[in-house]
Amino acid sequence: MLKKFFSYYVPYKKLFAIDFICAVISAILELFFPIAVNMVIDQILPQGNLRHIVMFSVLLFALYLFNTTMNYIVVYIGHVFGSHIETDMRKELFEHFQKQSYAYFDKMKTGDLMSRITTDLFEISELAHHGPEDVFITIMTLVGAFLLMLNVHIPLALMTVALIPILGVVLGLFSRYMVNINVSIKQNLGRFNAGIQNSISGMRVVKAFANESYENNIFVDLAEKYRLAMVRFYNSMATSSSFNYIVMRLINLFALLAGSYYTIVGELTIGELVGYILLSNVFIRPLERINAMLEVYPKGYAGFVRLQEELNKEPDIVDHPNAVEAPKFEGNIRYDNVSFGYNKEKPVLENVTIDIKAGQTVAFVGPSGAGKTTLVNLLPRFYEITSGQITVDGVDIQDVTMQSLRKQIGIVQQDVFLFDGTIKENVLYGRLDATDEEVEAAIDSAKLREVISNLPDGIDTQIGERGVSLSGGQKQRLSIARIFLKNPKILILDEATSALDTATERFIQSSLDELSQGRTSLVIAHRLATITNADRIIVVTPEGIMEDGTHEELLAQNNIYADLYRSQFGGM
Ligand SMILES: Nc1ncnc2c1ncn2[C@@H]1O[C@H](COP(=O)(O)OP(=O)(O)OP(=O)(O)O)[C@@H](O)[C@H]1O
Repeated sequence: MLKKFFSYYVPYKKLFAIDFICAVISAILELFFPIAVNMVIDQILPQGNLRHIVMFSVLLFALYLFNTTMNYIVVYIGHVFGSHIETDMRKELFEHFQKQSYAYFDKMKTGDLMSRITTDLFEISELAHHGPEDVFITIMTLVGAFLLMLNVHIPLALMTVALIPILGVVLGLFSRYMVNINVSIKQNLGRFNAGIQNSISGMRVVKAFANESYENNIFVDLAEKYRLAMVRFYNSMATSSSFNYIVMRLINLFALLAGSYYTIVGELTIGELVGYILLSNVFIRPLERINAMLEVYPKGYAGFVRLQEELNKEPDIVDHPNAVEAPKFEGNIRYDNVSFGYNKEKPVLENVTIDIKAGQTVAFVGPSGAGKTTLVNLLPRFYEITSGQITVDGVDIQDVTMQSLRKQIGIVQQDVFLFDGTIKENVLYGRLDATDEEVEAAIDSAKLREVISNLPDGIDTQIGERGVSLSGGQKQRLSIARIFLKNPKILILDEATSALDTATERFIQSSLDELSQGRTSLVIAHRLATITNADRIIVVTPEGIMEDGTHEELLAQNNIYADLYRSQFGGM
């Protein structure tokens, strides 16, 4: 863990070295001040020469100024260094998220992921830039001050430090306890963020059901759990800080008492006594630092443990080692004895075999929950099949890179996700390097022109989060424009028009028909009117594929499809 932690330092070793060296210089200068006071009282003051004292003070002032500069560098460069490490970890974590499969996002909660990539990382960076510096300076100051104290009076110094081991043991125990509390705070924060995200993104549903107070209760409960975890943390912090305080004051008091005794018996001068008391102050300052570390260290460490746990999760779907760039597809698709289940105990698809010729439009119909969406989601490898094989033009989809496979598949779903941005940016998402002319052509093909001409900023109109300012039909047209631009050889239309009214559906359907030209299309539909012209209709049921044929053939079979058709259109 430690090795991994320090590997993040390597690219910024120069910044770290500057920060570290300045912090060390600053700590050494702190050690010098008690000695200076000792010198003034014992050597310069008895001379009675004010000029010497003024000159000495000027020298001290110059040192203070120098130390101020050191402090500035430590605070500024230290944080710059920390921000680099934080950003590197953030990039790594985001890349890690991007590599994950659908199954990962099925399990994870957005709010939790957000808190991992924001708060956790900030706290790790605090640890990264304070940690080594604090540990080193604490040890150096403790040892330095102790040596100087020994130089003043050996028995006194030994007695003073005797109190330290007790403090060390107690702080060590506290530190472990606080790491555990912090892991629990982070879990609570993750749940808290996930709850807020859930509630805010579903605010329209909340309002529609007038369930504000219900949501409020959930929020208050989560917020309270988070607060209680923090209270436990602050309680232990306050205990350790108070304990620290009393030990520090004891050391001070002890230095004053025992030091006064040795002064009275003539073993110390007044200057040495004052210098010693100041030194004991320098000596206990690192203990204050340890106390501050007790806040930063457990938070950062707990965050780092969580980060590593996350980064160590291997994505469950990856490119095979020998995967190659997929050739340009013609669009012949074959599912060969394919089985799949979201969990091992409950298979959704078993031994499914389907052969689809390039250019065909194949519709999947059947009862809800039968596995139609699951079936088509296996083609772009959103989920990995448990057995069997899926090929496109005879090439196993597992032998090509996911990027090159997915670039040749276009998906239009019922639930359109649009990004906060302009219409143009959302269309461009289909192919980021497309020219303006290509974007315009895609807009025309998707019959989006009329929508745009009525918008204040045309193609540059902001559409809001998830395209909130567009109607359902307009959103769907935009999503179709995206696919026209992408121009894939294979199309998946998953209930693309189900959410629309009949007039809009007919309008969008004509775009989809145009989109399907020259491509292999897998269409999932509940409204059978939209698929009667399909080259083939496949009936998927929980028991598997039960029928496969044209509309007329399946009607003639007078079985499941015919029943479905009759239930939608009445008797025949
Ligand atoms: N991400 C998921 N994780 C776990 N189970 C899932 C997931 N998605 C679907 N399922 C389950 O898999 C089965 C098939 O679901 P699927 O969405 O493929 O059915 P469908 O035929 O497309 O249904 P519909 O017509 O209602 O969209 C269902 O039992 C469903 O509960």
